[in-house]
Amino acid sequence: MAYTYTHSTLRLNTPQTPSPSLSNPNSHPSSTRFSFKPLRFKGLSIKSNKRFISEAVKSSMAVEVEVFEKEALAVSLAKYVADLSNKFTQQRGAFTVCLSGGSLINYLQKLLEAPYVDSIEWGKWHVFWVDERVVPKDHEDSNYKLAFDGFLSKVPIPSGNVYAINDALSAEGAADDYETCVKHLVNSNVITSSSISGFPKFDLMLLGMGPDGHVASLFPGHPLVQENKKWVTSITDSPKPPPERITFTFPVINASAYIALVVTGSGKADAVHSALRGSETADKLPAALVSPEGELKWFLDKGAASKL
Ligand SMILES: O=C(O)[C@H](O)[C@@H](O)[C@H](O)[C@H](O)COP(=O)(O)O
Repeated sequence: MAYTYTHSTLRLNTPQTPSPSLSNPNSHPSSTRFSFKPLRFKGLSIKSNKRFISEAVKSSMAVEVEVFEKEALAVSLAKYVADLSNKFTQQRGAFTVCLSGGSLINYLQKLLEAPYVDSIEWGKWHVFWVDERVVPKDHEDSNYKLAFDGFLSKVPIPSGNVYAINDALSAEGAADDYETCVKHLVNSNVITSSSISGFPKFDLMLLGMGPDGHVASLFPGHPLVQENKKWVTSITDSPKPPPERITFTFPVINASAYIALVVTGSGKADAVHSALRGSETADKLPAALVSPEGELKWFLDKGAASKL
């Protein structure tokens, strides 16, 4: 397989071309890592470049962008998820993970293989959905069905730790019900709380992004993007079908300890560019509003990164 990318860790306050002179021999051989500080971000962490550690210390949010060759994205994502699973299961005996719909589930397939399938403490996972379509759980549009068929049915996560929506309810009812479920789990310390905002703090959110820059079911220009009180809300006019969905709100998304944004394909290159390099003053895409208390990492393929 031929690839032309070199390993680079760059500080990119203004658009630059990755420089081979900053090559980092410790990087993954099939990826290019950009750790940078677009102006709108509060800070950055560049783990592999000590010159910028002082900024990382001052920073409250770390952003990393890594561009992968095809197969390497899934390999790296599996290691990233497995490492966080180890960290949280050891620290507090539980790992709270939020899944998205769309192509994300396909990129988790390496977790079903050695060494991860046998080494991960699946019994300590608690699985949620960042957003869900309000359809029966056996419907082709269901994010639960997508995740169950492609991932959850293949690992020994206790069924009681998989928190699907109540598909017998309306969108509004399902959102309220899901919020109540999350509240119980916060009260029983399965989910932690943000000491900063008081919103539930999930260990890991795995997000996709649409070509329009939406994340979860938070779409550009939709009033739900501004929701700042509810934990879970409903939408009945989603521009992406099906129209009825529930979704975590931005305060919940941004309370997370870790967020991975997994985005592939050249059809998303404009939105990736806008989210990572867009102007401070223009209306931001939902993807540009992902700004967790903890660390954010973008996993991109070369198509999605082609306009950076
Ligand atoms: O239920 C949904 O529709 C998703 O949760 C949605 O937010 C998805 O993650 C993005 O649209 C990206 O989807 P793709 O990766 O398939 O483009």
